[in-house]
Amino acid sequence: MSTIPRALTIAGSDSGGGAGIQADLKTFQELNVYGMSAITAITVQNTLGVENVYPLPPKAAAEQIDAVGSDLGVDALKTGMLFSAEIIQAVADRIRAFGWTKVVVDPVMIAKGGASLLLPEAVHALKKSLLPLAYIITPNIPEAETLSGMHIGNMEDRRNAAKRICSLGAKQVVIKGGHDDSGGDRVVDLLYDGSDFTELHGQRIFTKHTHGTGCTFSAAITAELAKGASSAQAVQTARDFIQAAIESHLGLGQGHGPTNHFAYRRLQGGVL
Ligand SMILES: Nc1ncnc2c1ncn2[C@@H]1O[C@H](COP(=O)(O)OP(=O)(O)O)[C@@H](O)[C@H]1O
Ligand SMILES: Cc1ncc(COP(=O)(O)OP(=O)(O)O)c(N)n1
Repeated sequence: MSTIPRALTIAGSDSGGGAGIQADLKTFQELNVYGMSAITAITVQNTLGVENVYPLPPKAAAEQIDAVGSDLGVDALKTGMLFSAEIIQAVADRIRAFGWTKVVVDPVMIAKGGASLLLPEAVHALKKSLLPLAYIITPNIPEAETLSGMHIGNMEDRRNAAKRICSLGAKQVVIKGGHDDSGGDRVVDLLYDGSDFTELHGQRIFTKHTHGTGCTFSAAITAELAKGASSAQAVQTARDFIQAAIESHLGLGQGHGPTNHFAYRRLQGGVL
């Protein structure tokens, strides 16, 4: 009987392989976790942007979740691009039905190129149906502003927004700092566990190759939770993983290229 930790990603497909389920599965693999997927939408995407979005029927997402949940088992899961209120509702229903608790919600809204990956009218469903199921939610700053309903201009605002997001039902929140360029050569992610704040500091890398950083970060948290790590340990490993991945990006594509999912293993002395 295998004891390998199992993680599920419920997210959209990125044909370019840098974000979405492709980034999630690569991250799970690199962190020695068995990866499974339930696809919510297919995007036509490369490093230059998202050309088209084809959402799947909510029933298709629910059936994929049922297929893996009833057979292979899930130790932790993450959600990414969910696109519509109907898909969010179907996903939330299945998470509740299985009683899964290690749930990481990456509230994907808008891709870096500006394409909408969540319909504006679906924000309400995200807040009402999915947020209360989140063990950890990982918004970037614009997403945290939408969820909290407040402007975030500094770290004090970020702390207040984190408290508001937890008051909506999420147990813990990481407000990521990639979009806050006020810190010079530092990048700071803020974890709020419902009572205490922890700042995770890193070196800001000045590069355009940051496509899929949020997906990769939340997938790494999910992989570590599947292995039994605490949320603080999981978030720190995810920060180390994404830092290494951005630092040694692959230089692919003509636009915002993907990060290097192999880099963390190399850092740990693994064989490539
Ligand atoms: N230029 C950068 N240098 C180092 N780390 C970064 C950089 N940009 C983003 N990150 C890290 O990548 C992760 C995702 O951050 P962010 O860009 O805020 O989210 P998203 O990709 O969802 O917009 C965070 O851990 C953040 O600290
Ligand atoms: C299919 C799909 N899902 C999510 C995203 C957004 O990914 P993110 O990690 O926020 O990175 P950017 O796209 O903002 O670079 C996506 N693009 N596609």
